[in-house]
Amino acid sequence: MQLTLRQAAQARAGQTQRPCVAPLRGLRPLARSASPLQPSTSSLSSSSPLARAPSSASPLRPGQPSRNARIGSRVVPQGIDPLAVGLFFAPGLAALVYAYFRGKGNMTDGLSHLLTEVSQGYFQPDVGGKNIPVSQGELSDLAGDEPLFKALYGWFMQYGGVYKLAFGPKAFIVISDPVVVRHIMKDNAFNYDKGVLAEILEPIMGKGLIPADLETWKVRRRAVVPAFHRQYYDAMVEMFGRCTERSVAHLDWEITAGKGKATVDMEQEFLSLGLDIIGLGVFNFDFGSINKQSPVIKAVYGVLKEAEHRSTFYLPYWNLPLADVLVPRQRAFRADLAVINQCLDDLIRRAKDTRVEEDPEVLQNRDYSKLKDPSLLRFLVDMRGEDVTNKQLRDDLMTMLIAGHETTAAVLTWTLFALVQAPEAEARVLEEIDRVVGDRTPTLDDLKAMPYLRACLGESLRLYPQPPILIRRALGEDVLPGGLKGDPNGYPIGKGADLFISVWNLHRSPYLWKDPDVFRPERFFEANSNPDFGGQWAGYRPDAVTGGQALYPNEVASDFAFIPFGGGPRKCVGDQFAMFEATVAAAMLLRRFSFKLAVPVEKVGMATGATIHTANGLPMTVTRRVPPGGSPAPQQEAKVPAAV
Ligand code: HEM
Repeated sequence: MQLTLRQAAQARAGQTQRPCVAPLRGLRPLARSASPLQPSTSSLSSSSPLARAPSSASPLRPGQPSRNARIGSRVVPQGIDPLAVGLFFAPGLAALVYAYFRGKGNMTDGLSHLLTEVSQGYFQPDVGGKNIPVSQGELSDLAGDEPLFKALYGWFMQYGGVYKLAFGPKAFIVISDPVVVRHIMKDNAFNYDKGVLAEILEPIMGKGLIPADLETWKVRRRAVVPAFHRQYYDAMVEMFGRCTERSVAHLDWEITAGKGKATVDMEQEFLSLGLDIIGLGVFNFDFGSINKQSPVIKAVYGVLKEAEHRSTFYLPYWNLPLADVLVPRQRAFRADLAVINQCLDDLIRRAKDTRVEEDPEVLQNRDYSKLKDPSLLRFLVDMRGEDVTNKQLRDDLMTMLIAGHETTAAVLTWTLFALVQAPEAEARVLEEIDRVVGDRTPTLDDLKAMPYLRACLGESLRLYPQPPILIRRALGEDVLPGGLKGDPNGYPIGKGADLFISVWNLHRSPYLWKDPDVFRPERFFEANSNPDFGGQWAGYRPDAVTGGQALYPNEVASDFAFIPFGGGPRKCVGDQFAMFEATVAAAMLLRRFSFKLAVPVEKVGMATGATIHTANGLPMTVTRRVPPGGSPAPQQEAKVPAAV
């Protein structure tokens, strides 16, 4: 957690390339939760400050002084104190002494407190937020079974919708209030960039849309958005159906081999399906991962794993000289990246060799049913006036490959997980699928006719947002609104302030949702509001979904209480792609197969990286389904088709 002196000096000098210290520490892989569907604050580890908080501590009392609130208002001394320098050379001893005097007897937390209290202000630029309630994290909380996003929920209940979380010398402002989120994502969106996330992702995604600087982002966003148009979606929905047929054939094959039933890790199945779909949709490359392994697939998983590792590691050791030569996992990462880059470069070269330059409107009106290559890459290369470099195209493709793969697979994983535990919802959704689609491959019109299935997918994203935390860094001064029961004058923050937007907290907030931990898709058909916001939050309005342009519940209908795809100018460009994909796959698989959890619910667990995935896979017992009054859906050929 500690900064080196050089990093500290840089930070004090206000350099933007500040060190990436433990920002995503809580997005740890392999942290497990015992109650995946309905986690509650009571599941916080006993070492958590919340667990020790007096039971009378009521939610949303932002004025309530925290045991560390005084840090925020302390006069900050300038310059590097020799004492602090000395402590860097004897942190263990100092931590022990400190822990002893605080009666904590825990060296890690002692070190954390020590660094917080000694170095806060020495090594941090002044990022304001002095009147924000402060909660101090314990390193031991993060090392325990609890992922950080769940711990953030506990502190939200204690400190309110805007609070500061101090870990060691670093502080993050945690936002769980829709009024404040709307301000950051929409009203003053360009005052924020992706901060530490961009630093982590830049070596992988280069100047792709997620980590890109503002200038590059503006140009690329303008180019990429028109590529997602009506004809493209029609072609994609067909392709989703063809790819899902492979999964159907694969499950059929497993069931036949298992003489009528099979145990299948459905999370892995969805990951393979998601990879095949994103490869075809973005650059017309068939990974064929449901049926085979290949060096490119191996490399993609390797790079995804490294992205996750980097987002959860304290120190950016990979930036050290020779780290990519000396550290085996960094060597492997370089090799994986080279394999993917080679594959993408070949695809880009081929697309450029066959370029037919056209205006975007002409490209959008091509007959997609006759196109051999309907991919985004084709569109981006053919667009008139877009003489984009190969490197930029590669960054765009890599970004969409990573952003669109695990996320969509996770939606399917958690939807299935939730549905098999909610018999009424499952029966209702099956009735809808049988009635609307039957054994056909769904079309875009079918998706429009299945509101309950769409609500189930939305509900899964509410309970398991991907990712559970969004990251921002202030590019200039701002005043955050106080939000529900916060400071009516707002919270002034300075350049460099790091923010966590807790999507998990928003989506499970008892101030925004009834029975927030319960899987209840019907909620998206009911209006909802909270007068305590004094009119600042417009509530959830179902007519803005069904009567408006949107098919799925979103940030507009919920006034930023439901933000599975973000909102404002940085909103996900692939939201419709992902939701159509998930709807097609869910309809086809639920229609043909019956699923039952093959392990006790608590064995599934939760692990987080960039997304929330299961800790141990999603083993399901799969059998062929007999629809009411019908015979089993026609069995697919056991031989899996090689190409779509
Ligand atoms: C269920 C699946 C998905 C989820 C939950 C999801 C979620 C998100 C979220 C929350 C953001 C905003 C991040 C922020 O504000 O910091 C985002 C951005 C983005 N997503 Fe997605 N996404 C999904 C699928 C996809 C797909 C399929 C693609 C591409 C085909 C994609 C491409 C992108 C890109 C390029 C951005 C950056 C947009 C920008 O900054 O301009 N995503 N996504």
